Amino acid sequence: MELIRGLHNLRPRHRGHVVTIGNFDGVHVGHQAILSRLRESAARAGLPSCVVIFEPQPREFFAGREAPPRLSRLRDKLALLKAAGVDRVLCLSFNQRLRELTAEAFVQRILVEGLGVTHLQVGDDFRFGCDRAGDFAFLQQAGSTLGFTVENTQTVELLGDRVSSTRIRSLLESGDFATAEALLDRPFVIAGRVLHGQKLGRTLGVPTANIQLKRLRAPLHGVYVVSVQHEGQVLAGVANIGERPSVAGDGQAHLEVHVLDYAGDLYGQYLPVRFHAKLRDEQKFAGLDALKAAIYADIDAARAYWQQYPLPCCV
Ligand SMILES: Cc1cc2nc3c(=O)[nH]c(=O)nc-3n(C[C@H](O)[C@H](O)[C@H](O)COP(=O)(O)O)c2cc1C
Ligand SMILES: Nc1ncnc2c1ncn2[C@@H]1O[C@H](COP(=O)(O)OP(=O)(O)O)[C@@H](O)[C@H]1O
Repeated sequence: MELIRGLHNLRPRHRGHVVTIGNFDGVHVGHQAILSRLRESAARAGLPSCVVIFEPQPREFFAGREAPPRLSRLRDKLALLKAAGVDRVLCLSFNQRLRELTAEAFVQRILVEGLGVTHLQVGDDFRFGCDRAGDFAFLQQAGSTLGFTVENTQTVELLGDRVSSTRIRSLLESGDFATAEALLDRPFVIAGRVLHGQKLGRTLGVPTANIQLKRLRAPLHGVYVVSVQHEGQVLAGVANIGERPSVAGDGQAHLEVHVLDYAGDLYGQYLPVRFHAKLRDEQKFAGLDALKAAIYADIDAARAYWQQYPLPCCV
């Protein structure tokens, strides 16, 4: 899969595409339905498929830190699009210039002149262009004048409701990982490198691997039963994701995992963490003794969980 960053990196060889546009946050089963139609249309046309995404996502541009947290970082999203058989991704920076582009100019400059679109696959509620003025009817009209076809992908419903990134976010928030997994068609995993922390964990008797979140604002907060994958093995664990109000922190959210019955060195490892159940919200404890007692109780609760359920075969 080829990643093209910005319109200015489009070359004449990039003309002629079957295209879809969107945020594709999480690449859930609804997105996968669009991508599968895209793949079919591309094969029929004998042209490469192209997904146009925005970075930051438009809601992040408008609302900044008030925007909902992402289900997938850019690198995860790209890996998932690649796995879905997408040939090219055009990643446009969503800035003031792009936001002011009218729907007509968007179609003309990006889709027609930039990508040489022959077919456009869109989701059922897709709207774009300045003030979201471009809808399906507009696109069909534009397509008939400018020479491309437009197809609407039907809403994908699962367990009685429409699949959406918002619904998955709220399932994760409420700790319903089984339903979130069904909507994502994969487990919800946060992966990152293990960094050095404040070295407090081991003095509490609970060493924790601190996973680097970088700019990711996780859609989770609290204490969870987790599993991690390390050197080809799946290990049971318990994790906290939050600002650690009981110890002087840096105000940033951290993901910290205590791996049960493990005593090795994890520094520098890239650790995928899969979430299984929520145990409680993060709390501010009066002192380290109270924090320690709560963490020991969490470890007991995680052990009880893993006695009831088998460890997954992979994370
Ligand atoms: C299972 C678990 C639960 C935790 N719960 C809380 C909590 O409720 N409140 C809090 O301030 N910190 C909580 N923490 C974070 C600890 O404060 C943190 O792991 C400890 O300070 C060690 O930090 P270090 O790895 O940087 O040394 C929890 C950690 C774990 C592993
Ligand atoms: N059971 C375990 N779970 C998680 N990390 C462990 C475990 N046993 C040893 N470690 C190692 O100890 C480190 C964490 O120790 P800790 O005192 O919490 O220091 P830090 O503040 O640097 O995270 C981990 O990064 C890992 O290399």
